[in-house]
Amino acid sequence: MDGHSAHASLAGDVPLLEMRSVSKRYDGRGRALSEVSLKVAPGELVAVIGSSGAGKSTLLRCVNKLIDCTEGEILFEGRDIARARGRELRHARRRIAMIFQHYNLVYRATAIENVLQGRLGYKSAVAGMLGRYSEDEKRRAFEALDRVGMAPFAYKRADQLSGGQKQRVGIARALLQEPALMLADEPIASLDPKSSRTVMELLRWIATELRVGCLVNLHQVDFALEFSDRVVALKAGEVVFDGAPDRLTSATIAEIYGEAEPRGAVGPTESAESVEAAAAPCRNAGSCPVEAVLEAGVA
Ligand SMILES: Nc1ncnc2c1ncn2[C@@H]1O[C@H](COP(=O)(O)OP(=O)(O)OP(=O)(O)O)[C@@H](O)[C@H]1O
Repeated sequence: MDGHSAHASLAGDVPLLEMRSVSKRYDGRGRALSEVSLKVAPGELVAVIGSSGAGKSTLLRCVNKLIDCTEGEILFEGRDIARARGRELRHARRRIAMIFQHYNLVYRATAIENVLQGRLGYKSAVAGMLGRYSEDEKRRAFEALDRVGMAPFAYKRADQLSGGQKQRVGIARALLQEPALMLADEPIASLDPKSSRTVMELLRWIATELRVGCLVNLHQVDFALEFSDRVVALKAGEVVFDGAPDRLTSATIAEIYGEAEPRGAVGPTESAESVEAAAAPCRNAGSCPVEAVLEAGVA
């Protein structure tokens, strides 16, 4: 099924995620997000576009609770998680998976060890740190790798994989979390066109076949048009477009990006050094599965 027909069939579904007038103000600054409202249904792939600084990452970080929004409600499966803490927060974190531009893998670990980390939110902190996984979890990790075409690389160290392969490991790890919602922050910005297409096809499959809602930040407008059910455009923190991809005219795109040119299918592919440098702080961030478990304590 192509994305556009999927959109039509989703019209009556209860939203999996609903943001109501969400604003975010970083300390002493103007609003990075300004009264953003949007919905994501189960099985729907929503692309978020907008020029650099428009607020795309801030939006995802508010949903996965890396940061707290300043105002508004974020309803996930019908419950407001904007100010959730404790058990409620742990539950939401299990059900919301994230993939990152810089993959956020543990590079000295093998592909399958990275995938198994998707189970950490379901374990006690001790079991997680000791790497205790059941045979069933290992089988499922291998199946997830197989699904993304990475089974032959299961026992290869993550730092020996290409960017596209690393991202597929990141997707397999997210799948092992059994998410209801998948967030992807610029998942193809560092990849070549072929790998970008593979990753977008996997996200499309996850939405359509697994009925997972996907909220995907993209710089590449043409991929957003091709793969999404709906496009949400941000400009200076505000939603300036929310609709089907075929309603996005070139005049609207010009307005969204102002002077800035949107990227085509191919974003600049970064050097290995710059990718590694950018990934380093990310590996220590609260979004990492290990950190999430340490914070969550015994599940
Ligand atoms: N930690 C922070 N502290 C203060 N301001 C921030 C912080 N993170 C982001 N901002 C500001 O919030 C605004 C939105 O940034 P954000 O990173 O969400 O945009 P973006 O659309 O994801 O950009 P890009 O495409 O370049 O990643 C920008 O003005 C940015 O400078």
